[in-house]
Amino acid sequence: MYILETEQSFDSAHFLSGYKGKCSNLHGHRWRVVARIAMDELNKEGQTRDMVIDFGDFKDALKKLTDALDHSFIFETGSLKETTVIALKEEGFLLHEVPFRPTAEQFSRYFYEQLQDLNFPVYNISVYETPTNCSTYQEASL
Ligand SMILES: Nc1nc2c(c(=O)[nH]1)N=C([C@H](O)[C@H](O)COP(=O)(O)OP(=O)(O)OP(=O)(O)O)CN2
Ligand SMILES: [Zn+2]
Repeated sequence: MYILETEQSFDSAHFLSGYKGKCSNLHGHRWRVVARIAMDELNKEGQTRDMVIDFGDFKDALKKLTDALDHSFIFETGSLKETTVIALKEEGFLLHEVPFRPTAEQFSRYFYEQLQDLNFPVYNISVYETPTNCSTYQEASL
């Protein structure tokens, strides 16, 4: 099996709703996303002969996904008062509402599903919330 890996980073603010501790406060991370795709066979002809996929295409797809979140405030649906959301929007802040608690675990699944929807043969996704704390989401067994 061939496994290709590419990575991107993005900066964003978040907080963990219902968390007892400092992560319930608004704070930021430089999230590092490492994406891996896997194939048993290489392409046999054309531009991508002897490749799983062109690294350029793989990198560009992940970058589009991370760029969409970059320098935004990511918050879980229902975790802020509607008036707060309106006020932040009026201030011109870039908000990104997600239907999940914005943990490293949920982001690793989020990027997995987004790349899968783009028809990449995703193997697993690792999301580093800090340089030493990481979640990896994978569906196929090792
Ligand atoms: N399993 C998870 N645990 C925690 C997550 C998570 O996504 N998955 N997230 C958080 C908070 O977002 C928090 O920002 C994490 O930072 P922290 O634990 O403080 O990590 P640091 O390396 O910054 O720790 P310091 O002690 O401040 O150096 C919490 N848990
Ligand atoms: Zn955090």
